[in-house]
Amino acid sequence: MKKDELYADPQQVVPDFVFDERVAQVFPDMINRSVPGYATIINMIGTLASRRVTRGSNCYDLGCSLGAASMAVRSSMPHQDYALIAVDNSLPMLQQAAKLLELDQAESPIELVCSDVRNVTIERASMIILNFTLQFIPAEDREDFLMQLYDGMQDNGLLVLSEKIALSNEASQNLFTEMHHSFKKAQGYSDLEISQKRSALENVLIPETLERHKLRLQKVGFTTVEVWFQCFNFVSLLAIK
Ligand SMILES: C[S@@+](CC[C@H](N)C(=O)[O-])C[C@H]1O[C@@H](n2cnc3c(N)ncnc32)[C@H](O)[C@@H]1O
Ligand SMILES: O=C(O)C(=O)C[C@]1(C(=O)O)C=C[C@H](O)C=C1
Repeated sequence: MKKDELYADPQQVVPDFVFDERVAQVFPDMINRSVPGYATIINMIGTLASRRVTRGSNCYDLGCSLGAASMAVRSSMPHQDYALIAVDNSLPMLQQAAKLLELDQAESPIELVCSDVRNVTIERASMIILNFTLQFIPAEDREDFLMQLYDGMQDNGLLVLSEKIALSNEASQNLFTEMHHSFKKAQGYSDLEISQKRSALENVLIPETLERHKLRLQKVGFTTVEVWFQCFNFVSLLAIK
């Protein structure tokens, strides 16, 4: 796995973050060292899938990146009577995903689709995974997008929504930002890398409060909305139709 050193050059001008070829090459290292609890979330997505992906249904991994969540689903399923559709609008990320899937050599296929998730037709979905993806969708599009997902889900269908969140309380926001940066430093990132990555993400990753996420999921129609994981300003929710 290549090491993420994309923000180590003090001379570089820091453009807005893009999931391009350079990011695709280092993404597993980048996300594991940037999101506290990422590996736990991925493993539990597999566990949830094994209980919730029903026979004859579809499971969608939206904003799949290199397909970590999809591979966790595939390796956890007790049956193969389902379809797994992994969608991302970054071709470099999907090209890396294809290489990893080839190495994975599991039996059941994963359909890789290069598309904006907002343009994907969702049908017969027993499970949808939005693992740190919604935060990159323009905030004004999020409710309609979630409604589109809800409409394509089976009754009792499960949405897993993982997000970096904002805190409405300024002191809490500052505390969690400080703790997140301490986590990244402990993972080997320098102060410069942390600062430059933060600048790169500023206009691209738009976090919202946990309250906003919960209210919007309930407004869209999900009856059960619960936080199942949180570490500082990184959370994962379960929402059931
Ligand atoms: C932080 S990564 C997601 C991590 C991934 N879900 C995982 O579990 O490893 C965000 C991903 O969403 C993709 N993305 C962002 N906006 C998108 C959109 N509108 N349509 C499709 N993919 C999108 C990016 O290309 C990137 O691969
Ligand atoms: O907040 C950060 O520093 C992050 O890198 C977070 C985050 C994310 O939440 O999606 C941003 C982009 C990717 O590099 C992976 C992680």
